[in-house]
Amino acid sequence: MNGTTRALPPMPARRALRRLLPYYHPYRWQVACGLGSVVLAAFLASVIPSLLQRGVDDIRAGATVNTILRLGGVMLITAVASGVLRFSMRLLLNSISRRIETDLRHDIFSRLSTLDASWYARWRTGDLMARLTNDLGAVRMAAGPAVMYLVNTIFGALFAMIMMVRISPLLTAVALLPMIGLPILMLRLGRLVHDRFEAVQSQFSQLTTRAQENLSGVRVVRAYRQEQAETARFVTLGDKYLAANMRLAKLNGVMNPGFGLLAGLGGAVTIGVGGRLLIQGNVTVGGYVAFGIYLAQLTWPLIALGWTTNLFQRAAASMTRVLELLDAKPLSVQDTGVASLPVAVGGTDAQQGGRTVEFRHVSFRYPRPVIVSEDGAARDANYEHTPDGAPPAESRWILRDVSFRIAAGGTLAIVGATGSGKSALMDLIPRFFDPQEGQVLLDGVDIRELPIGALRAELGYVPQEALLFSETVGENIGYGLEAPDRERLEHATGIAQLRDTIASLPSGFETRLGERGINLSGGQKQRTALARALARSPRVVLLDDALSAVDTQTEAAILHELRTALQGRTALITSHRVSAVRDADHILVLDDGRIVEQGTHEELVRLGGRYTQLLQRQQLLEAIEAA
Ligand SMILES: Nc1ncnc2c1ncn2[C@@H]1O[C@H](COP(=O)(O)OP(=O)(O)OP(=O)(O)O)[C@@H](O)[C@H]1O
Repeated sequence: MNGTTRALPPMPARRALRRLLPYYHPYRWQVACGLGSVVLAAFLASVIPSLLQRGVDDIRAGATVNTILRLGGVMLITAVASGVLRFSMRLLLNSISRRIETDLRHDIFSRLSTLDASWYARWRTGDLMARLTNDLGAVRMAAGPAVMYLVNTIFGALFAMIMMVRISPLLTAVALLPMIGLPILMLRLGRLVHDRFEAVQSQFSQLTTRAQENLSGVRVVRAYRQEQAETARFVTLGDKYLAANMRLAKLNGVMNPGFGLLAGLGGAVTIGVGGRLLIQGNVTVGGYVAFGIYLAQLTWPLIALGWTTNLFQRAAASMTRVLELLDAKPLSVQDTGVASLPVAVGGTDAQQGGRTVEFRHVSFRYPRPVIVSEDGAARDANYEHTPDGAPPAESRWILRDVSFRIAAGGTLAIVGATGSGKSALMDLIPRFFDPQEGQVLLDGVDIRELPIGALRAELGYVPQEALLFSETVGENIGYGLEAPDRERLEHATGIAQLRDTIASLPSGFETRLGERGINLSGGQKQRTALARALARSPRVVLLDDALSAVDTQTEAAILHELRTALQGRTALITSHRVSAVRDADHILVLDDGRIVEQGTHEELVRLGGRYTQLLQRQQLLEAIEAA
């Protein structure tokens, strides 16, 4: 079993490989030329022994030196032509296999970009990386080299056999007798190779997952002094990977010599039976020599057949893993919307006005519980029952009957204890998830009716965890903009209070960030993420606890700037800090997914309920911090 969900029954090897055929289509002419070269080269190779046969028989019949030299010349030309053809077939077919691998990788990547958060919850990055690299490599080996060797084997063997029959049908029949065992060997061992290679790839996925998590979590590993323990875990996984590889290697060790042995048996039979035919005068000396060479020529294709079977079986196992990505569908969010939003009104100018945001009786729970087992495999509880056979329980409600409406240009704040559902509420607006009940509307249009791209173009989303790319600061802030001009970037960084930070960086906007922005502080990262959202001049801004790592003073300055900058835009802000939300037009207090209080800051303070408790707790914290 691989590192993640096995939702479907295993796909037969042939069906998996058939999915490669459309990828050959753009290169069909090169493929035809490549395979033509293979066939021609195999034909020329089969001509050489018959020339030798003629040479030997001619010499015995007393031919002149000139005749023999001419024959040698023809053999030389044939050998050179065969060599040139073999070179061009390799060049053509191997480069096509590289292209197919690239095309397949592009298709997978673009498919991955359409999948939703529920799908990603079931997969580990290391496993995905393994499929995008190692498995695609195995598919490439079948797409090019294995196809080439298979065609070479078939035609090489066919031509050799025709020539052998021409020398002696009886000797051919006897020599080929041991090869009856070939299909049995191929089928039996082929299936085993498939299964063992699947086990190898699955182990490799676990290894990469462990490496990836360790490398990205290197600080935590060090802080908890887990270097040795992690190394030990990695070594254990490495040993398992090695063991799986050894099981596969043993098969290889049996397969290639096994195929060779069948041909060798044919050789032994030839010596005996062929020698007798020669003595009886039923075969010429030249024919006997040429027959021996043809049989030797058959040996290599037969060994190659073992190897080719091996490559195809590996590729089928890998292609099945690759298809799990290529055929993946978003689990909860479908992009089928065709509606359009009305032209926005209000704000500083009509083009940049906000949108009304409305939740109507929204209830939401995460689609399905994910079971993560000890070996790190995440399984979909919907496909696998619990150990006692009972179907898995549904996940609990995260939001329950949430309704509110925020007018275009308004600011809505959402507060609540940790885990109360604030982020979940935010995640429904860009449609990272869809609610099971109720509707989310933008300017009165159900967001499920909008194309996802059009919906997200309206939004500036700043998540709780600011994720930056390992590109320059400027590229990070201008991310997703068609033409990120300097003025726009400067304006956004001004609001996010990031000017001084950028000025202090060695190359300003051109400073390259480390992986996930590792060379910035938590607060700087959050402000960069905020600037990125603002640079798009979105009509609706979603700040999901986006300033939690920024100190209270800077936060106040940012919020002050934001109020001016966001004039006319709609904003939704979640925060743990009451100071961040007190100026909002409307405040919702969430508790366990339900709205328990709402109103303006003053109204809620007068109410003296949950909001007041939060406020008092925060004031206490601030007093402690100040002390
Ligand atoms: N992918 C997920 N699958 C299942 N449950 C989840 C998932 N993400 C979050 N939850 C659960 O949903 C609940 C609400 O989480 P949410 O992140 O919305 O809370 P929050 O109010 O934003 O909390 P915080 O202030 O700590 O960020 C939590 O109980 C959490 O355990």
